[in-house]
Amino acid sequence: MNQPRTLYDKHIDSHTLCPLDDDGHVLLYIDRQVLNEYTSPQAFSGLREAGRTVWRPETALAVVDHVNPTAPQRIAAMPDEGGARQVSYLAENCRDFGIELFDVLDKRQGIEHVVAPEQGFILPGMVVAAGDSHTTTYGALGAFGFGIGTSEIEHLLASQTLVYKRLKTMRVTVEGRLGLGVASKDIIMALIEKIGASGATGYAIEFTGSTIDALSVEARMTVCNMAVEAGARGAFMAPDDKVFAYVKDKLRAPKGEQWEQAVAKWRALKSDEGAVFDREVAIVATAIQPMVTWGTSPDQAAPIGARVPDPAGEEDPIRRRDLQRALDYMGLEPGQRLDGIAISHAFIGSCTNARIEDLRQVAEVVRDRKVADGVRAMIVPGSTAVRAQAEAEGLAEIFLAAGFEWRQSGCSMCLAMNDDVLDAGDRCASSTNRNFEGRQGAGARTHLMSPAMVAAAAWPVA
Ligand SMILES: CC(C)[C@@](O)(CC(=O)O)C(=O)O
Ligand code: SF4
Repeated sequence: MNQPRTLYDKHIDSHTLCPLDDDGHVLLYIDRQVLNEYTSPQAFSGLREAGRTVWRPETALAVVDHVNPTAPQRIAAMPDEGGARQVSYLAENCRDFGIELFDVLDKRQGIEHVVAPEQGFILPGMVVAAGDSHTTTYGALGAFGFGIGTSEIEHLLASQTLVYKRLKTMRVTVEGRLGLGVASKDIIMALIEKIGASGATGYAIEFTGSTIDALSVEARMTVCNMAVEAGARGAFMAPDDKVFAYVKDKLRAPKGEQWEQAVAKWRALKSDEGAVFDREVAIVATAIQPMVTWGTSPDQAAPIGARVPDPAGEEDPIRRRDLQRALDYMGLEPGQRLDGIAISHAFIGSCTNARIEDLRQVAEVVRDRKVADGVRAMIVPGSTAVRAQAEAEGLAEIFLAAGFEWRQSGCSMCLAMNDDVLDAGDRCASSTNRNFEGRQGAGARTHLMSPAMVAAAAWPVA
């Protein structure tokens, strides 16, 4: 009688080509890979130096997203010499190795983790690797996605495989209905706050429960995207009819009889009854409130109605020192109300929260309202397709009327790697996933929150 297996086990078992040693390393087959201009150059240089080709170029998709400008008038020129070189080298590599590229002027361009699902490039049951830690996003489709380093990208391009060691498994069960104004972003932020930024290090997380089942596929992507901010190197949600409906009409989804066969297989993609996880975490949905970060790590977060914590209350001297350092960087005082902190910038974007559903929620908040004087508010759609859809739905007009900048697609102000950079002392309400020191610019302060909360933060403090 076979042991009951988790969904993670099933993915790894079905993609293991052979064991490699007695320490649990296996040769793992990878179905798809996504490449970007920032983390791929060294991998391609390595292939060129070794005189190797790409084993299966049709399983790779390249996109420009990190360094490109997002000004309203789309331009091909990069903001600096380094970015221009990265983009031209990506184009040269895709041409020479036969890889499809969505360059900055392509109407399919966007942030890789928004574009790949949009294209049907990621399907349930797949194992996906990319030179980006937020590849965990694809767990929302019942795929297994994880980030890899440059040398692994080269190995993957040359062989379609990776040397892989199985992770531990964590099941996070979320039950109940989310409260009014509570978004999927708040679920993952509450989990990260609960278990800590390294609480899931060495684990793959499977999300289950009625709350997860009730989420849309895009909302699920937000949860899986940020699993890495708790240290996880994999996130899963069993694919269901919502996922099948999401995938069905995508360009690269199976069609006709192949579709029926695929769905029949995908329905089996769930953990077996009785499967044992290395760790179980339970979260009650009704206890989750809209969250904001106050510190410089995604786990330094609290409900919007809370106050800035006091490091003096922390007994551990190291943690106390870290708390104080975070408050000093953020320019906050213990006891300050989080909902009373004035911001200078409001940024809605990133692979975490800039899909069409996110923009619809923002439009509901900003309709017939005006951004506060002194606040610079920007909306950067997750992809050029999302931008087109938002315009077709009249959302862009609502954003512009409210005083938001309506930009082209890219990673933009998620990180200071293009010309959307904040200055020291700027304070940004941000729908992104990382609030590290300097993330959005040297000395800039980032408060992570859901898109709707960013939209609400852009109004005058009452
Ligand atoms: C730094 C950038 C390339 C990155 O996309 C890298 C990553 O997520 O691995 C990020 O958001 O930190
Ligand atoms: S949007 Fe931000 S987190 Fe996502 S890939 Fe780009 S830089 Fe990384």
